[in-house]
Amino acid sequence: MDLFNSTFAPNILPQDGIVNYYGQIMSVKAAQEYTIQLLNNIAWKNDEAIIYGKHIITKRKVAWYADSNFAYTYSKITREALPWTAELLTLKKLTEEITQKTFNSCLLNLYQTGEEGMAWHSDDEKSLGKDTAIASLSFGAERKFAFKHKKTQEKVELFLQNGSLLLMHGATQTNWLHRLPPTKKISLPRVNLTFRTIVL
Ligand SMILES: O=C(O)CCC(=O)C(=O)O
Ligand SMILES: [Fe+2]
Repeated sequence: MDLFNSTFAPNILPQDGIVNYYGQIMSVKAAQEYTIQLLNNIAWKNDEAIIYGKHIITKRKVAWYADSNFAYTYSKITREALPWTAELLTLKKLTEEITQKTFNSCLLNLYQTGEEGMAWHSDDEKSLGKDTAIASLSFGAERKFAFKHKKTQEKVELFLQNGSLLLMHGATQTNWLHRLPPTKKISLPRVNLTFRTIVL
């Protein structure tokens, strides 16, 4: 086991997966600057999906950036990756240094208010490989994040702070679902970056 991880970011799951929460990995000032840059400079688009044969357009906005011109298919929609921006590359490097993992792509989510969230799911698409590591950086409004064990229904919840880092790896995607619950209490936006490794 990685000593840095186990010392500074203990596993928050009781079994069947590894989720390390590193907390805030930069100053609040730096996190606020990144939030503004990301809100302004990312090519945000409403997400699309085909669910039960119906074409759905989500309120939440998304963007996808990667090393090369990957095409990534999920919810039956194919998305073409954009080339890295300077700030995304800086954040990728920082994330890789702290987690000691490497990533080749980033799926970004913009939740404009607390009423936008993400439903229970696991990131287990074939293009991600089995039990791959996913690193999640959070900016802006602090939101609750929840895990639910697929068999026991056991729940683990935490708050993702502005400028914080969370790493999901091990058997997490096989055994646990996660979601970002909507809330009426928050009106400010949250930007989330999930660094992933796409295997072709
Ligand atoms: O917004 C988040 O913190 C999580 C997003 C997520 O689970 C995903 O993009 O797969
Ligand atoms: Fe996810």
